[in-house]
Amino acid sequence: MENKEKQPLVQVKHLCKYFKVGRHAELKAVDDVTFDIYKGETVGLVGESGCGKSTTGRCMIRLYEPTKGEVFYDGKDITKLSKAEQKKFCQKVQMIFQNPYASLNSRMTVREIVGEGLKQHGTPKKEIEKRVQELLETVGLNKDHMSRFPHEFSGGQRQRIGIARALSVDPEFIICDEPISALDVSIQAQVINMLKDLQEQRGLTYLFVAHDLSVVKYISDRVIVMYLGMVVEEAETEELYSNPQHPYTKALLSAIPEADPDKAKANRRIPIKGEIPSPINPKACCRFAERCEYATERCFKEVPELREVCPGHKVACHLMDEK
Ligand SMILES: Nc1ncnc2c1ncn2[C@@H]1O[C@H](COP(=O)(O)OP(=O)(O)OP(=O)(O)O)[C@@H](O)[C@H]1O
Repeated sequence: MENKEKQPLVQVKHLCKYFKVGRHAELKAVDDVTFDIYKGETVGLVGESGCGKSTTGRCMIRLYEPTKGEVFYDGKDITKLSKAEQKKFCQKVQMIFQNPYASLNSRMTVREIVGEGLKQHGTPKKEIEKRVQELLETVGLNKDHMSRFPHEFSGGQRQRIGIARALSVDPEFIICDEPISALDVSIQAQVINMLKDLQEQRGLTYLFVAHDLSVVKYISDRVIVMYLGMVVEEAETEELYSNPQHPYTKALLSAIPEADPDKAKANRRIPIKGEIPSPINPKACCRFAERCEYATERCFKEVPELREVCPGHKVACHLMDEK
């Protein structure tokens, strides 16, 4: 069945998260972001550092309250859940964090870290012990190391502990917030492949937040590109990488290192001029305009709407009107 005929598992609608800075200024970390995620898929959320990826993820799990807009999970507004529904939501939706050093409590043993969620959900002690052992085996860790503390593990192993903790409550949807960017390159592929396998075995749905476009290409079914708090492009992975439309996406993709020297020669790297501007009190225009080599007068006056240019492929760029 095509995605369009199904009900999305997650719906993010006109989501805004503004942080007050000083007396009169607002930092628009996320500004009118809308997208859907369907059951069983992996959606990649990409963009340069500071474009609002993590803030979007945090709003989706209620670590941040949105300034405006809504997030629906399984058709329900996550800010309007009953106590029982809230408990279920906390179980069904989990997050894996970027920094496996900061995200694990250094005073807790692996047994306590991985078993915490199970304890909160009323699982008997004996059962917790067995489940923690199974979970450690699932993520490729030695079950005899349950009494050890996080500092006794390497970065990759700690991220595996974080993944075991997320899996412990049998989630449906996991927000993976840059899960491999703090790890050695040699370990990154192992963790990514493990996430892929777990998805297949457990029918998981992922939002995969990252700035590494090669990794996102490898793991995602669809990709959403953000720039300075807004979505500039969204498409199925193959379509996005082979037929990017937004000048920002084109520039980002042109910067991916190419292993094949012939292809590398043929691919022109598109430079992005200037620095990423401040998200504080941004002007009501295309946020990319001042760095875009194709910008016209209109781009400096009007916010482009995110519109479908062909089935499943959305772009927020005034240049699309001229095509
Ligand atoms: N709690 C906060 N208070 C004030 N500003 C914040 C807060 N959290 C994030 N920001 C700002 O919001 C913007 C978006 O940050 P966010 O972490 O969501 O971006 P990101 O794309 O995930 O970047 P990174 O890849 O570096 O984590 C940045 O300008 C950041 O400084």
